[in-house]
Amino acid sequence: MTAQERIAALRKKFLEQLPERLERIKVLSTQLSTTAAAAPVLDELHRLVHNIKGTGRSFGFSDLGDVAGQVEDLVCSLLDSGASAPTTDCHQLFGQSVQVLGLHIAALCTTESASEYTEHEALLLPETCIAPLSPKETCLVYLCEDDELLLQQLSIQLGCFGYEIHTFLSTEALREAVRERWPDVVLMDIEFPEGRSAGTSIVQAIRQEMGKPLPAVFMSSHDDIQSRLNAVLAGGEAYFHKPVNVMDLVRVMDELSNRSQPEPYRVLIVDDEPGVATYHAILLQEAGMLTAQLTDPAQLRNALDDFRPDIVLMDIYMPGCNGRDLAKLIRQLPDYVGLPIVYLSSETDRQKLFSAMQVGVEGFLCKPVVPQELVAAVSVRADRMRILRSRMVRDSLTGLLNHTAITQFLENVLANAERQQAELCFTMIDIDAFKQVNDTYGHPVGDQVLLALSRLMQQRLRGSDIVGRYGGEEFAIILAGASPAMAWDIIDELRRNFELFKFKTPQGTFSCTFSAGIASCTRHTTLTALREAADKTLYRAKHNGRNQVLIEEDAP
Ligand SMILES: Nc1nc2c(ncn2[C@@H]2O[C@H](COP(=O)(O)OP(=O)(O)OP(=O)(O)O)[C@@H](O)[C@H]2O)c(=O)[nH]1
Repeated sequence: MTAQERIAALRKKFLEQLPERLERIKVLSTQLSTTAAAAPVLDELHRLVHNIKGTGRSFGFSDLGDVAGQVEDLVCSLLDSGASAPTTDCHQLFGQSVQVLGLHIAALCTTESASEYTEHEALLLPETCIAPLSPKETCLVYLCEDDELLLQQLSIQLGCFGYEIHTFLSTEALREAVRERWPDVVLMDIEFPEGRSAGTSIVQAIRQEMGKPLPAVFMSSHDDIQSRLNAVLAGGEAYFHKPVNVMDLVRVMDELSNRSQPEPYRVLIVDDEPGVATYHAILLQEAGMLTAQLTDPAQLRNALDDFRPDIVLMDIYMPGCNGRDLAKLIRQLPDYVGLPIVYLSSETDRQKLFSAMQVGVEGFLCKPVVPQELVAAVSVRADRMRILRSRMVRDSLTGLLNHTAITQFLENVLANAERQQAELCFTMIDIDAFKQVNDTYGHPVGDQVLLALSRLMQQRLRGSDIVGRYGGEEFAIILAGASPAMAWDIIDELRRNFELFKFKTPQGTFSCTFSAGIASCTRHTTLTALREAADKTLYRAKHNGRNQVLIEEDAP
């Protein structure tokens, strides 16, 4: 089924359910005149008409939304006045408005049942929002920097990440090269001998000369607002204050050159109206995102833990609790204090919105939301969440999981493996004689070796394998579902690849090796025991002469 057909089916279902909802509204409005405790009746009425308003508008029935909105206003005024039982006048007025709603629904069900979904294209995303771009194989980077040492160092480090790097010591040389061949990204220093802002000026000049924007990333030793503003005015996509963190550069350059294929954003939609939740889910899925829907707030904690969303879209009015309470609950869970929450509701009362936002909610989208706006609002927040999360769990030099994160992962996968009686191997890797590399070639060259091994591991290991930087020159790999023999094959191939790497430095060319120890969960069921076993096996591999991979049971 296409997205258009799925949305048409949801729309049809909503129409079919309207008479039933109307009946319930009528029953409740009769109860209003007889009951002494009007509050629970009014609460349910409010939810019913509020949902018809919001869902109706979301599915393109704006008149129905308006009529339901008028009934909602009446319910709200009764709720706000705290009336235990409405007066006869109030009740009459309310009855009339329900009647108008009934007439509207009857007319809509007759006229709309014959109409086709093609009339409702506004409910869909435009084509341009849908097609995900395919990642590029190579990426041509022009690196322009007048500090020759830094130029060389960055060039080697970025080279480890598979970029085709061309280096330029002057802005004029860069200009010439751009005329010859257009790059995917320009990585640009700002201050050159000809001026404090020569870098931004040249990018602007190239843009004007060539008539198209040059994807530029600036780096500078200046961190003042004027320098940053100049970079923005020159069309800079990012600005890094020196010393530059290579992993941050790589992340931005991968995005700019469309080389990275990021994991789809994960969006949790909490809404008691399954139809409208599914409609929003379809729009987000069409834009390449993963969605989970939750209609029962009681399942919220499980949904957060299992689905691990990057953002939560939340309705405000739900049975049993409201969005404000749920948002507050999320904020009180230490793991989710930073999780973006956005209300998606048809509430327009500013006072109520303000109160709902006060619990630490990032934003508000009004139903009916324009499809592109929904996608844009979700993407921008989910992206920021990803960056923040990545800073917390990733090592800043290599971009691999840090010690805390890999330990956490190991704990989870170990528990999973035990539950499912599955195999799992934990491997510790340590670069051989690394101190000597640092002592001979300097710390920056040592960093390049760490980067190269990290990159190799990311490229060669399976998506299901988890890699982390355990400490200085120590790495950890979790191979879920692998027997010790399978793990050995994988790690030993990595070892053979790594020793082929040639590191070129002004002091000469050298290569490096590593040693590894593998331990299996079939012998050790606790985190500590597994780690210790891998560590001891690694120590034996070192003791045995280095540049080798040992499985625990092989160890002499
Ligand atoms: N360049 C660089 N060096 C680091 C980093 N973290 C730790 N190191 C260095 O890694 C070296 C580790 O040395 P040792 O533990 O003595 O071991 P080794 O020289 O690798 O010898 P074996 O492990 O016995 O083969 C030390 O010199 C640390 O300074 C880092 O982030 N960058």
